[in-house]
Amino acid sequence: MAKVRVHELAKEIGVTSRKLLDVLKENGEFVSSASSSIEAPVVRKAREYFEKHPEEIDSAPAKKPAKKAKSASAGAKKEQTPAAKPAAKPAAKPGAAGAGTADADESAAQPAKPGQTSAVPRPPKPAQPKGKPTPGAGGGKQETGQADSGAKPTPAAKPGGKPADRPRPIATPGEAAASARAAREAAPPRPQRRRGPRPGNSPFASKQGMGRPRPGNSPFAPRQGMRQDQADTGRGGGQRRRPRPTPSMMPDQAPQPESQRGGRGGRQRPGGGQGQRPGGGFVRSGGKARGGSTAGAFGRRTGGGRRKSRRAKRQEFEEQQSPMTAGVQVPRGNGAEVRVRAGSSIADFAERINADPAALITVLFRMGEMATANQSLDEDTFQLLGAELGYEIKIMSAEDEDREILEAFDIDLEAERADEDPEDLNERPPVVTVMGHVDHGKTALLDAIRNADVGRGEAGGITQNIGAYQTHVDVEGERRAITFIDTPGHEAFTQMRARGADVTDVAILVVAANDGVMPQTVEAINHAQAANVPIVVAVNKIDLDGANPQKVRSQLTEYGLVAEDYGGDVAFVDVSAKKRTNIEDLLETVLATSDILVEPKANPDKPARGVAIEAKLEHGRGSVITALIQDGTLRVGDSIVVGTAYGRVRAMIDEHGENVEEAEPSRPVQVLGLTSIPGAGDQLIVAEDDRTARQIAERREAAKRAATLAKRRKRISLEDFTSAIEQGKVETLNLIIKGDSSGSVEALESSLLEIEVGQGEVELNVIHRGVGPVTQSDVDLATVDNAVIIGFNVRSAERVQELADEEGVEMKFYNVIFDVTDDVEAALKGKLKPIYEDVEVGTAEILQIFRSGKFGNIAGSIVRKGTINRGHKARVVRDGVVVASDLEIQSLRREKDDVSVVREGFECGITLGFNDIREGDLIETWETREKARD
Ligand SMILES: Nc1nc2c(ncn2[C@@H]2O[C@H](COP(=O)(O)OP(=O)(O)OP(=O)(O)O)[C@@H](O)[C@H]2O)c(=O)[nH]1
Repeated sequence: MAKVRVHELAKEIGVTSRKLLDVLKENGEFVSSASSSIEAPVVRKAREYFEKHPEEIDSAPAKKPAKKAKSASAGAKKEQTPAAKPAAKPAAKPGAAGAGTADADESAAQPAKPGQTSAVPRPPKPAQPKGKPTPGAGGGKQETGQADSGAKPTPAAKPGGKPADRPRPIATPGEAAASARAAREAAPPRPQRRRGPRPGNSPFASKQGMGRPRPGNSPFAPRQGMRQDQADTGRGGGQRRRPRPTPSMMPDQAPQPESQRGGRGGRQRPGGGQGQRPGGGFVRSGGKARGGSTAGAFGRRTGGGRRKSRRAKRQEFEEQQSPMTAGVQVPRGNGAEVRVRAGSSIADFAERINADPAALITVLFRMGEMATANQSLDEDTFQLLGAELGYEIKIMSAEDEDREILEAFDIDLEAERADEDPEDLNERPPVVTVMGHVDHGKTALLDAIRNADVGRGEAGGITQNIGAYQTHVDVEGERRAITFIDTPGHEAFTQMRARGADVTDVAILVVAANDGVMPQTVEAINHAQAANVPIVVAVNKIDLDGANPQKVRSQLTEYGLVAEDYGGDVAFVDVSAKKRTNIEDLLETVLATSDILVEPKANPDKPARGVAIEAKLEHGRGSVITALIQDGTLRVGDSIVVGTAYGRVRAMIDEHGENVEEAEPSRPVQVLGLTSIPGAGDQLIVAEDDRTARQIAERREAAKRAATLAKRRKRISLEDFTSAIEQGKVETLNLIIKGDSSGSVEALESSLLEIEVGQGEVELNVIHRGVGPVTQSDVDLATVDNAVIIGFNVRSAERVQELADEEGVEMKFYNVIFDVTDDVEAALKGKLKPIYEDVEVGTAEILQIFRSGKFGNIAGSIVRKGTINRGHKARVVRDGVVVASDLEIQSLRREKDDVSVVREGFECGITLGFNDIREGDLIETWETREKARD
């Protein structure tokens, strides 16, 4: 049967899509929207459900909850005590051990389930006395710390749950949510009839027929097959066996799922509930009905008996539509867009959606991905997680994120630009960058242009190299300015662009007329064209004999730069930077090009926006940046934020070394007053006040820190483990094992754990094991936890290999177990902390003492045994007694020459930094060497 979509089925049944979705969700099906397609068994069950409950058809359930919640709430309080009762029995039933398995939906409806209290995690056995429901079991979470999300009734719950068989209006998620809140403190026992899900598409349902534990990727379940089995068989036991990794990776309140999606099973550890919902069929939640309490179901506090506003209830209702059925409560997105920065972690995402990171870890875990809260997730994993929770996740670039930060302060630079009234725009000088091949005269040209301005008698001349300057040229009687960026070359140009600073309006391409087009000429053309910046070609060095400007023109046609005299539209000017020939022509041409192709304009009447083109710390002046104003006017006293730096403009200085009060568009100025040093290329923004500037800077700083953290990688390889150990960087070899079958993974892990590594100095720790190829999340984990990945009879996808290479994660692939154990053993043994021993190297006898004001007493000696080496440790022995130890051969001389070693039988001069030496003393030297291990 072909898959149908929710809305199609809803139409067919005669209910709203919303209603159908609610019913599906309540019954443990994971459908995110009306357009989701559902499997045939689910369709059948849905039909059956509505056949059995015709009264639900065409009802408008979503509107009920608030009201009912109230009554449920009230009821819940009253009926608090008995709450646990009915559930108690079920929990104790064989097979019902999973009562604690969380099912947010269900538990919402039936909060006070017994199993919550202390379901016993050994399925085949009846519940332990510990698991006995007690009054107030709804608060089971208090006892177990795991039942927050509530237990769901199991089939075993039936005996105690007869009342639930009675038909009762189904609880919508809203009702469930309301009930959950209502009954949080109370736990009226209203066992519901629950039928377990069929082995359909619920990855979290306990009984999916695939529950056999296997070495899945649950590091938390004590019984994942391998480990427990090993223990059972006595293999690899012993002190070296490390505990399974990181309970911290687990949400502390969420019970362990009994089975993983795809059948990865894991038995519960004591204290955690387990729920099983054998059989198929739909269940109704109905938790709100008749005092049915959902206490603790969502693990949220209700704030006591306080009444809530409709809005608050609505919010909770929305938040508590959990997509999970296994005890974690995650707000559903319902298609909402969430933007996360590339490299964000689960914790970041959780913050965005106001969820508990631990719950998200659980969700991911059940999807077969393992991650820690602070581990950065790749885009694919985010997308998967988003799809699961109903969010549309957009991975943001750093620029997007910055935009968002500014938006939070009502600054939207793009909108500002777009909304600019053309009337307010004034012409501004073009900003020009000089590019070209090395030695073609870029610097000389910039100097010539700068001096051309000086020649005009500009007050003071350009005395300061501030990274950019403005020069002026008379065009048709009008004195016009051009701004030059003083750092020539396309590298700087592109670096600025990479930082989001597109400041250049026109590029001057310098080509030496005697050299012609060279590789960097071509690069410069490409960079300028990539930035869509018009080019003016300055054919330089025309004063030279071998100059051939025409050849340059013809060469450049090949690169799309066709000179006007060749019928093209690119302006060429022949110049000599050295002789200052045609500089003015060049400037006029630049202006003309800018006027025609760029028409640079800006609105000077607004707070300044610009770019820091240079930034440095200057003694006595503090943070000094050269800002190029792009829009608006910067004034002394303005509160500014530049990248992660902020402050108030204390002073502005132009290229003539003069203080200026204002800087209009295209004006480069040195700006003093920032509290720290931003990066070159960082954007300058005038903020409303100091506080806003500081807050923006702080937000950026935090974002930057997060991004850096996400990128910070640790690496280790089997080969470099020795040095890592020596340097004290690591004491544990962390391994991630991926294999082709649970059996092989189990066997491999057990063999590895049997390796004898010595007196517990170096530890072997398998932090993750699983079946299947090495995935990106394995690499991420290895990156974060500094692990080596062992692939046994499996490979990795290409992208994963790339990522591993990028991150420096070592992946090793094997087909033979012994090869793995050999390598790991070698690594471990090599890795053992080295043993050092002192080895005698030589002895010298002092024959004569020379006194030197500069060096102290020099021992004129003869080497009696071995060698005397400069730098070796030494002691002085007099009459068989050590009179000084911990000395060092500070200097060693033969005749007048400094030497590093003197052999037996030779005389030498030794200084030890110890003056109390006497003739006849022995100088014994030794060295500390690493002792090889057997
Ligand atoms: N004859 C002559 N020599 C020039 C001219 N312009 C520059 N030079 C010389 O060419 C050499 C290189 O000039 P620079 O200005 O340093 O060249 P550049 O492109 O800035 O070089 P890099 O900074 O190394 O990329 C210097 O020795 C200049 O004196 C010119 O118009 N005529």
